[in-house]
Amino acid sequence: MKQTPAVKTQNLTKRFGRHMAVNDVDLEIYSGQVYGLIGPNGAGKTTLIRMLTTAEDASSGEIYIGGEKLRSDRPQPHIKRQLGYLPDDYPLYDDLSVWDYLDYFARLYDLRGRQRQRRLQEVLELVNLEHKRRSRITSLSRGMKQRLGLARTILHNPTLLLLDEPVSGLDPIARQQFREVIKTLQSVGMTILISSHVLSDLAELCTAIGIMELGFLVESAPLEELYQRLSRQQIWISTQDDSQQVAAWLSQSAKVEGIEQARAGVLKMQFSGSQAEAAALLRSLVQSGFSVYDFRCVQDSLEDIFFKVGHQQSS
Ligand SMILES: Nc1ncnc2c1ncn2[C@@H]1O[C@H](COP(=O)(O)OP(=O)(O)OP(=O)(O)O)[C@@H](O)[C@H]1O
Repeated sequence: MKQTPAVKTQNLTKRFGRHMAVNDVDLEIYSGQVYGLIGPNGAGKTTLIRMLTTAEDASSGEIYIGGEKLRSDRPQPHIKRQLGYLPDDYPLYDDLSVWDYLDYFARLYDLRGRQRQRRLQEVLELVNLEHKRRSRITSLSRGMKQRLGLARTILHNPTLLLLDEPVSGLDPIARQQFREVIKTLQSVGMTILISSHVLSDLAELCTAIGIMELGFLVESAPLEELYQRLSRQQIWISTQDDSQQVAAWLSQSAKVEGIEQARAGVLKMQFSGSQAEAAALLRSLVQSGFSVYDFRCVQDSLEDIFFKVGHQQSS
């Protein structure tokens, strides 16, 4: 039996005047997935996320959270309790301490007494900010502030997290720390939608990817499937011989689909064969007397796939 998606949209559309920000989007995200949403500036990612959180009304189409239809004519607090939303510009209160900030929101969620203390402790540990509980927010690094925003987002124990560009402006170390927290949240059973322009982060984190362009969801698939379908294999060969001669020899192979000189003595070729065929090619290259000192197979990255699929600019 097919699993009910944690999030499903049907023909979801948002118009701002005559501008179609989100256009006829059918999206499915399954429980436990980390779904990465990518697309150029203005592609419609924030608008889509805002509609899923009910912060923005749809112009037409439907949204289902855990199989239940979102309605604009009634409050549905039980659905909202399942959602945790971290917008890209969420303000923190600089003068408060980390603990007091979270305590303030925990009170708004009506967490009381020991239960509130316990939950604050738990989320601080989850986002790795336990050691900063007494620090004023103004003294935190940008990465810590983002993790604090995330702590506030998960205070009420949501099952579905919607994170809009949470790592923008963070340095590589802060991004890595953020990724670790996301992995922990996934391991405790959360379903996570995360939009980002940092595709290497998403490639490491996500189990599925959606690509938006000009309001359309032009691709949506598990990451593995996307790689299988759209990622080509390249082989980089470094040789001490005349690279033109090596290129001429290689291009006789039916599996070599294109070859170019990347730099002096280094060739880059598109290869459609299997690993065994790549090994056989290397063997006969060496047996033919060519001097090869590096032979490296690499797959197209998520960024390569993105450029292949999303080829028009929104902005
Ligand atoms: N409130 C609004 N009023 C009018 N137009 C809007 C509004 N919000 C968004 N738009 C337009 O809708 C389109 C999609 O914007 P959106 O912010 O959803 O894109 P995005 O993919 O999140 O971009 P970015 O990566 O830059 O955050 C853009 O053309 C934007 O200008």
